[in-house]
Amino acid sequence: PGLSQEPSLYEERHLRYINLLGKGNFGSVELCRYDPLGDNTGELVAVKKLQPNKQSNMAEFQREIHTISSLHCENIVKYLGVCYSMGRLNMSLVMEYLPNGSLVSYLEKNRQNVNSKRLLLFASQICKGMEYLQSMRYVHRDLAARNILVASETLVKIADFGLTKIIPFDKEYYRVTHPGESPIFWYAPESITEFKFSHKSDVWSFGIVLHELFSYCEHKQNPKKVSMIGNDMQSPSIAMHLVNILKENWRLPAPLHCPPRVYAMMLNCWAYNSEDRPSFSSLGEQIKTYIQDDRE
Ligand SMILES: CCc1cc(O)ccc1-c1ccc2c(C(=O)Nc3ccc(C)nc3)n[nH]c2c1
Repeated sequence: PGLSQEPSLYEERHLRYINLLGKGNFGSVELCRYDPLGDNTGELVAVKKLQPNKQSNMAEFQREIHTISSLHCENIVKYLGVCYSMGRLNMSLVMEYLPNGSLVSYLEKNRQNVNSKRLLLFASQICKGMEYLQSMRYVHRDLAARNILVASETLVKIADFGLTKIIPFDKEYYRVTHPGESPIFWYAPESITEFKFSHKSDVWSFGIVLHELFSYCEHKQNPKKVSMIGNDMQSPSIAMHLVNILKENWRLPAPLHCPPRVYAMMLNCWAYNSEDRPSFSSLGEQIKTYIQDDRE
């Protein structure tokens, strides 16, 4: 497919399946090689197939495609094009393939040689990507380490815009009609109680991602992962319990060896009232100074 701005069209017959990369909430992501010459020299791509039977998702899927085809930022996974199959009944989204997988698996595997300076570099890149999304009036709504992909040992990108919503021009937030699919521990209080999502609720989630980064996404270090098992954790009573302890100022404890000023930044992101939370631009500035004078 050419470099035209038009959505690039991938022909299904040249899209060779290699293996499954992961199962998301709107379909599965597969590793494929787009190999029109048939000589295995084609590019590796990540392909998300829409579940064929869920026609209702087709509209959602079209919106996801419209959303990500308009994003151009080095800290956001690149949109490559679409592939139609079965006439135009089925649709697949084609994205750049990042060979190192998600931040969760990367940190678990490379814990030894990732120091706090590198964690701060990753945090600043996620911040830059979120700042860009905000400038486009997009709210990600599912910012979590599982949705950050590792391009190289010095570059991470924000991925999975299945839940991304555009904020209406006359409002500061987006209200969804149904409780989200994603685990409540990444949600800001107002997202749990009023289904309200805004740039400031993305900032709350960014605080959780900081916690994941500095605990190297270790399960035992943070309750939120452990208690995700079994979806009884999504029951309303648990959600209200979480909101109540957040109201009483309970927060996740600092990860082991986490620099105090980084934990202070997390706590700022977890201000109960959304307007008391910092902006992504001020967080980005703060992290940049920490990287400069990081002794490590
Ligand atoms: C196409 C779905 C999608 C939709 C969207 O809106 C934004 C990003 C993506 C996406 C999701 C996953 C990936 C991946 C990967 O999962 N890579 C890997 C590499 C190695 C290992 C072990 N695991 C995994 N690469 N590019 C990806 C793009």
